[in-house]
Amino acid sequence: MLAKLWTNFGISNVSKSFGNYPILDRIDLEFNRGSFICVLGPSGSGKSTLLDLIAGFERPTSGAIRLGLEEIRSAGPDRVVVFQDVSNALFPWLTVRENVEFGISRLPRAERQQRVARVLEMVNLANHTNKFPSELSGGMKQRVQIARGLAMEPDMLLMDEPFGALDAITRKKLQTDLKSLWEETGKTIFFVTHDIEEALLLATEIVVLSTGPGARVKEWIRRDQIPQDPATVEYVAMKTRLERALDIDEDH
Ligand SMILES: Nc1ncnc2c1ncn2[C@@H]1O[C@H](COP(=O)(O)OP(=O)(O)OP(=O)(O)O)[C@@H](O)[C@H]1O
Repeated sequence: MLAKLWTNFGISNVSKSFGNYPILDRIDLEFNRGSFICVLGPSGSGKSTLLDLIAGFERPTSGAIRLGLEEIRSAGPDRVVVFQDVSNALFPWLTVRENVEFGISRLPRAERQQRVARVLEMVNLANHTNKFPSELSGGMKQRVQIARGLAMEPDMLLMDEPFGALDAITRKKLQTDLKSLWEETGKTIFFVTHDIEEALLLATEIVVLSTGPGARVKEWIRRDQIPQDPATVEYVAMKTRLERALDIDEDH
């Protein structure tokens, strides 16, 4: 199958309600292929709902999400989702290798094995292929989930607070590794997080949703506005701006 050729990922005037209850209100964003998009927002603002719309698990009430000219109407292997809760995402009775192979079982054996070896190498799990999930740390389990997604060779990785349940040191390591992986593969990544520093470390685009119901885009920080060095005034100023956008400064 030919990889779909698209260069732009557009969320055009998208609103979503559940019944009469508005969740998202006219979200309008456009990104280049290969962007690392981090979405911040208060709890309940609709970050996961937006991710579900991109995944094709839900349909917008109005507006459209497009990859190039093609509208997303359902889930597809070109977009894989990585969840925070790994315990439900992995099969406990399958080894690391078998878990990763699961999504590509229809491929010929040789190609399957090649892909599995490649992605396990990418996530630094090449030495743990025969272990079961119960023998792995939380961080390693999350690496398996990422490898399983990558094995499907998607255009886009949709990650819903993937490191939210990990301890601080493991989280840092996985952030750095994900950044390298993104640089290496050029995948488009849509990443939901609560963590401003995580967004500043990873993102080429940062979107902040406002408090719902009917959340809108409160901030959209573009690639060239995101400071890279935490030791600079610009970085601290951007952090403060994002904290204000999330209103978390008012709690302290
Ligand atoms: N299938 C559904 N049916 C009805 N309401 C829903 C459904 N899915 C989500 N909601 C509601 O939509 C709102 C937004 O939820 P969502 O999980 O998208 O927010 P979030 O920003 O990801 O929150 P958090 O940061 O707490 O994970 C919530 O009020 C939630 O209860």
